[in-house]
Amino acid sequence: MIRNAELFERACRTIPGGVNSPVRAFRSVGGTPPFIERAAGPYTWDADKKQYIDYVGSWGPAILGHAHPEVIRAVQEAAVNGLSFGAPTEAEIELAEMLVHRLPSIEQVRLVSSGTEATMSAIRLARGYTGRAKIIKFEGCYHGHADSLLVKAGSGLLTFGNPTSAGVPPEFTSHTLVLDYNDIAGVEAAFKQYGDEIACVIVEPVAGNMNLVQPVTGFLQALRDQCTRHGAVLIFDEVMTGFRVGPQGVQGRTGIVPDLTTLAKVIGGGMPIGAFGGRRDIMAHIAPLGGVYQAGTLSGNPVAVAAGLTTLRLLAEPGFYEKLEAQTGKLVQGLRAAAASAGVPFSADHVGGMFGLYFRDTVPTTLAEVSASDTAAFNKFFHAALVRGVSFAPSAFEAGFVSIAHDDDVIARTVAIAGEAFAELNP
Ligand SMILES: NCC(=O)CCC(=O)O
Repeated sequence: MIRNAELFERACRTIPGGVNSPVRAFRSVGGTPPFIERAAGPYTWDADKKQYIDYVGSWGPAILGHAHPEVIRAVQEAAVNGLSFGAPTEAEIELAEMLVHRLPSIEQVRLVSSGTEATMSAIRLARGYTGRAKIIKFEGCYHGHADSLLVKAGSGLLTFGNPTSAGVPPEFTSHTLVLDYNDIAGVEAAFKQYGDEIACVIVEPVAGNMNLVQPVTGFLQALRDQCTRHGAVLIFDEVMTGFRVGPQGVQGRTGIVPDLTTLAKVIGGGMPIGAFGGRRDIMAHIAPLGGVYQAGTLSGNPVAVAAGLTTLRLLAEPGFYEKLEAQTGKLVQGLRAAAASAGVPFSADHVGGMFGLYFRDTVPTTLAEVSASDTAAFNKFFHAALVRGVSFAPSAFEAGFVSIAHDDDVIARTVAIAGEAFAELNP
């Protein structure tokens, strides 16, 4: 860890906290984050040449494994033709067509450069379309770092104990109603009180920013029903779950159709991209057609689009999601068994290529249950795995990600290492 430690110290001099995104800083688990030099398949290597089996996957995009040769080639080929034009391209039409073709709820789509841009644009659009101000979000869900969404949020805000960000005037969030995830009665009560003032509900249809929390039976349907009844827009934030939990995201798994969907991560194959799309009559309100303004110098960036197109093509290969789900299932099963034989209270869950690890006896369905898990045990386990060469997300409040490159051997080695890490908890 010599070179890593030097780099971290150097980074901290010029970059706040030494990182360009807070969740990378190991703030809750302690210690020095590895500085990554390169990555390939299921592995990353740090500045001290140490290899890790990686379950962060760049926080979701690396579904094919890192540096997939075909994606790298597509990026190289696109780059020689110019990095950015600020003008339309044929490739961006292809990506839009592919998204519209693959996700039946999306009739039109606009490309942006990040998940944050996608969610903040979708909310502005929902407000412009309905002429209403209030939005509903759920505690522990994270929808990027736009002002109105930084209330009781998940991800780094939850991890570091400041779920509502400073720097956001209360007036900016006075229209944000925050409800409990999976609380159907709470949703019905909010619509009963404010029904004709609610522009939209935005939800992670499988939550991945408060660890992994699945929707209980009826929750997403209740959101759909209430939005339909009261003329509000239902936004599925599938930035994390899109093309990750299945070929059509959570909407494909559940059959529940949102009005708008936000995407990012996997659709850029590791390059910066985001997208929001949905019903044509709603999308028609965006400039230059309508009065809701939304724009971006790098939107539809040709290099990012090339990476995204190639990634999405590879995901369409027969059996891809069956294999991804099977590998993730093997990991979760193996970890459960390893914890049981070490006598550590532990549970785990997965949806497609996303998983949650919980230092408690049962899989949680609420943020309160996630928060009541043994985070000290998680931190100890995390470091015991990391020193042995397995890199999980550095927080008890984040989901993990498996790629198609995590083959049986990689999973078996992970489970063996996890067994040693669990044993450290119960010496
Ligand atoms: N759950 C965390 C993310 O998905 C985003 C990563 C970041 O904030 O850097």
